[in-house]
Amino acid sequence: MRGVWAVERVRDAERRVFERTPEAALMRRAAFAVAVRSAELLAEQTGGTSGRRVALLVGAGNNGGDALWAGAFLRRRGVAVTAVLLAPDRVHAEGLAALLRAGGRRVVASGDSEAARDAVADADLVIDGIVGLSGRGPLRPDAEALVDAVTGLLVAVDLPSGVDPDTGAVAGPAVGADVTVTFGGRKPGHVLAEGAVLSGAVTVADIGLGEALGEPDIVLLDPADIGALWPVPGPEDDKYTQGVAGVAAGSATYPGAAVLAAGAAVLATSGMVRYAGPAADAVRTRWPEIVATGSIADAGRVQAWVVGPGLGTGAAGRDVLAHVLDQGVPVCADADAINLLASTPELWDVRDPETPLVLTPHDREFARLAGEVGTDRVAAARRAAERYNAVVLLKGHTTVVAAPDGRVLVNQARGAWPATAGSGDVLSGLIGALLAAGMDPWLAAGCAAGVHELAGDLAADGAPIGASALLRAVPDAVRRVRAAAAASA
Ligand SMILES: NC(=O)C1=CN([C@@H]2O[C@H](COP(=O)(O)OP(=O)(O)OC[C@H]3O[C@@H](n4cnc5c(N)ncnc54)[C@H](OP(=O)(O)O)[C@@H]3O)[C@@H](O)[C@H]2O)[C@@H](O)CC1
Ligand SMILES: [K+]
Repeated sequence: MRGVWAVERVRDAERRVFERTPEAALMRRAAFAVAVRSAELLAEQTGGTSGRRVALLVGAGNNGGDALWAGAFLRRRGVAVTAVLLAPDRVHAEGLAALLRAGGRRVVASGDSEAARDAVADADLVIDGIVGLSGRGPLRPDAEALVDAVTGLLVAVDLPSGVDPDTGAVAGPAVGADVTVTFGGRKPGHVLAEGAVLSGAVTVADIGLGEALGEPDIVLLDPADIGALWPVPGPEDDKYTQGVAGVAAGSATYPGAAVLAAGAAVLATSGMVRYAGPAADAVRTRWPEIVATGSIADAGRVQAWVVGPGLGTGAAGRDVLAHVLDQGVPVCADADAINLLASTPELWDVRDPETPLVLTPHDREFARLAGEVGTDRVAAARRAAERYNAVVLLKGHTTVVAAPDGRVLVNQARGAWPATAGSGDVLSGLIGALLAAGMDPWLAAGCAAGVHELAGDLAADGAPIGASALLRAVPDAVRRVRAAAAASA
C-alpha cells in the first residue's frame, strides 16, 4: 500500500523536521532528487547530459528555490541551464546565487519576454518550479504563455503548477508534466481528478520527512496488495463456505445488467451465486452455474446481496431493495438502488445500520443522494460515508472509496476504456462476491475497483471494448494481481 498525505500533514512534518534539520538542507535534498531524475531523463531521451539545455520556470517561493538548486546541480553535469524568473522580486535568493555561481544564466520573464520564451522553447527539458504546495488556482497568464512554449520534456517540482495540491482539481491552464518529483510522500493532487493525469509518472524522493509524516490520509492499493487480499479457496472449502452472493438486478426488458453483475460475481470468487429477478431465464442461459429464481422471496440464503443494476425505480424495485436491506447481510447498492435510496428515504429505516453497506454512485447518483460532489472528491465521499454509515465508492477516472470511520483509498485509472455501458454492473458484481466472502467492505470495494480497472485495461489493449469483454478479462486480472502478490511475498 502506498500512502498519500494532505498538504497540512506535510507542512506539520516539515515543521517537526526543521527542528533538527535546517530548511536549506531539506531543500538541497529535494533539489538534488529533481536534478538526478532530470539527468536520467535527459540521458534516456537525448543520449547524455553534457551540453543539453534545461530551462527553469521559477516562481515566488520555495518551489522555485528547489528548481534553482536543481539547476545548480545540473550545471555540474555540464548542462546549460537558464532560469526564467516569473517573480524576480521574490525569487529564492540563495537558490539563484547558487545557480549563478555554478555558471547558470537568468532571464526575467516580464523584462525580456522573447529571451524567456526562446530559452523555454529551445530547452531539451523544462523544470516547473512555478508553484508547489502553496499553489492556488490555475497558471497565471505569464506562466501560461511560457508553458505553452515548451517543446521538450517537462519535469514538475513537487506538483504540476496549476493543479490544486489537496484535490487535484484544475480550474484553468495547468502544467502537464511527463514526470513529477515529489518529496516524502504523494499528495492528493497527484492521485485525484485531473492532477492524476497531469502529474505524469510520479517519483517520490526521500528527503528525511520519514516518520514525521505519520499515517497517510489516503492509501493506494497496489496490484500486490489486491492479490494478497483476494479470497482463495482452501482444501477444506466448499461452495457454501466461500460465501454465497445474491444478485437482485435487471428486468425482463433489460436483462443485460443482471447477466453482467451476476457473471462478475461468478468470476470473482469460487463461492456460489444466486440470482433473483425477472431476468432469471437470461441469467440461467448465460451462466448455468447460477441458481436463478424469478422472485426475491424464493432466493434462499446468501452472505451478501448486490442490488440495483437495471432494477428500475418503480414499486417493484423498491420492494426488492427493502427486502434485501432487511436480510441482515452486507449489501452492495448500485445504480437504481441508489436512486431509490435518494428518492425514498424511508428505505433507510429498513436497514440495520450495523450491517455493512457499500454504495457505488457516479457523480449524478451521488448528487441525488448527498448533494453535488464539488471539486474535493475525497471530502465529498467521506461526508457521505459518515452520513450514511456506509462505504461510498465514488466512481470517476480516479475512483475514491471512503469508509464511515474516515479511511479513504483511491484506485487510479489505467485509461478511460472501462468507462462504457454495463461496466458499473460488472463492478457491483465483483464487490458483492467479495462481501459474500467476508472481506472488509472498504477493502472489498477497493479490491474490486482495482481488478475491474485492470480487467478493462487488459481487455481494451488500446481499442474500445464493451462491458462483456471487460467481464471476460476478470480471471486474467485476478491471475495478475495474485502473481504480483506472489512476486512481492
Ligand atoms: N514540504 C517540504 O518538506 C519541502 C518543501 N519544499 C518545497 O517548497 C515548496 C513550497 O514552497 P512555498 O510554501 O514557499 O510556496 P510555493 O508553492 O513555492 O508558492 C509560492 C508562492 O506562489 C504564489 N502562487 C500561488 N498560486 C500560484 C499560481 N497558481 N501561480 C503562480 N503563483 C502562485 C503564492 O504567492 P502569491 O503570488 O499568491 O502572493 C505562493 O506563496 C514545496 O512545494 C516544495 O517544492 C522543499 O524545498 C523542501 C521540503
Ligand atoms: K511545480
